[in-house]
Amino acid sequence: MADTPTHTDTRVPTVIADGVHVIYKVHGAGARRGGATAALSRIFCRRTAPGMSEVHAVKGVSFTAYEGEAIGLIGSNGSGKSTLLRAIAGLQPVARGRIFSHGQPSLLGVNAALMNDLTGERNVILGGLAMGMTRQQIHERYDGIVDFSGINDKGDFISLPMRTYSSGMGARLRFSIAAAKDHDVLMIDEALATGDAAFQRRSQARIAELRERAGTVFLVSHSLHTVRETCDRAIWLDSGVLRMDGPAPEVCAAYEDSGRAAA
Ligand SMILES: Nc1ncnc2c1ncn2[C@@H]1O[C@H](COP(=O)(O)OP(=O)(O)OP(=O)(O)O)[C@@H](O)[C@H]1O
Repeated sequence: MADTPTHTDTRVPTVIADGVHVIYKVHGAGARRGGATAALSRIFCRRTAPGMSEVHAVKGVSFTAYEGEAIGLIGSNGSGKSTLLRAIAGLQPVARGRIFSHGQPSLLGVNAALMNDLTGERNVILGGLAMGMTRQQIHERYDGIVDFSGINDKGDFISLPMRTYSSGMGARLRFSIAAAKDHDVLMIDEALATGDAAFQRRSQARIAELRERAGTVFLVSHSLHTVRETCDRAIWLDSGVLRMDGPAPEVCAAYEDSGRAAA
């Protein structure tokens, strides 16, 4: 008798990672390059050049993310969280495996490319344009972005160059610019940890809104509290390997029990 499917998964996938490996090649200082024969032999034997080392940052990670999910990426320093996000965003080539994504995933890193010498105001316009918003849309959402960031709560900071901001203020402005647009896949790297309690509440509400509009949110955070509050699912990376993937409370608890989580 033919198998009859008893359960149909109606969820829509937004990101599929299939056995993803990311390897950084690091050129050591003072490396000798050797002759052409040595270089050819390295290419054919797939050996790395002398003075060059490799960091295998992500090792065979597979998962499927669905519409409406908020997924926390947790793991100790150097476990590959940011690298995985960069690979999903297409900013980091994968050595092996494949990544499929719905639309263009937007990565909101703490180091997102805003210009430190420009005022917050100019950066709102720059960041908005970089995300594909029109000038008209930016103009309409400008006040909302500034209010959301809370940058002007203690004076007219939005008219000052971003280099005068604290790192928390910069991160808040970056998040506010990114959050002004609806994303199919929004990836946030540690940005929320820098805000105060009121900002974190606003951010969590905005993430919930994005999820309701069928977006998928990835959140890298060392704060298990933030992951539990914001995410329904968590992925734990350990030395580049996917150690656990499941409901956020269970994965966070297992990570804590392992003794690897920061106190
Ligand atoms: N540009 C790079 N060149 C070489 N190695 C890198 C580079 N960026 C990261 N790595 C290495 O890749 C590994 C994973 O780093 P990654 O930044 O992805 O980890 P992480 O989990 O995000 O860490 P953290 O929690 O400290 O931000 C680490 O061993 C790191 O040293």
